[in-house]
Amino acid sequence: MVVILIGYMASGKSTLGRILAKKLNYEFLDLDDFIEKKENAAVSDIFNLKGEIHFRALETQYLKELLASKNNLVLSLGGGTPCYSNNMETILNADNTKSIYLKASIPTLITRLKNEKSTRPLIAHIETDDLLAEFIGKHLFERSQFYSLANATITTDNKIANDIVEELVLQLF
Ligand SMILES: Nc1ncnc2c1ncn2[C@@H]1O[C@H](COP(=O)(O)OP(=O)(O)O)[C@@H](O)[C@H]1O
Ligand SMILES: O=C(O)C1=C[C@@H](OP(=O)(O)O)[C@@H](O)[C@H](O)C1
Ligand SMILES: [Mg+2]
Repeated sequence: MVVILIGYMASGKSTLGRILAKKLNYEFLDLDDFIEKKENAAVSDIFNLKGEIHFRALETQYLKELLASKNNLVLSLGGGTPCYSNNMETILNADNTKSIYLKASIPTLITRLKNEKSTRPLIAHIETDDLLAEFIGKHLFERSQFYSLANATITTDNKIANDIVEELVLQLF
């Protein structure tokens, strides 16, 4: 099986995916890290030097490669991956794949992203907390239509990582 974790920036995809993979004894890959290795460049640099459209093309290309070649894998996507190039359709139609939406509330996302703006090029330039909150609210609303297509949804607010991973395992088997 390939387990795919989707959700907004800072919903916990990368952190929880790693723990889940250990628990299942599956391989773990983070799509952003995979792109960085393959392209020998940081995601921020790809955005800033080659543009978001180029990054989205890479995301789609590597997502398809991984879905076609891997098994017993936990794959954490980037927050935007399901929202471009029919990627959600690709994920839903892939054999032996289970997609899970890690749903976090806007206040939780704001709190986390205030401290982690610099590594995320879409929000790195937003100067005030009020503008960041406004951006996250609107952006999450636009993206929710894609995230909510996942095979299952787990709410993550006020839960510690290990408890969320326990819930993930219950959803899978
Ligand atoms: N359940 C949780 N409780 C508290 N903090 C969390 C939880 N899950 C993730 N985090 C923290 O939130 C931040 C974003 O997590 P990350 O895994 O990078 O999210 P994503 O890959 O979805 O962008 C990190 O600092 C991480 O430690
Ligand atoms: O939401 C997005 O469009 C993005 C999310 C990031 O991943 P995380 O969701 O792991 O932060 C990364 O792929 C890139 O900065 C774009
Ligand atoms: Mg991540």
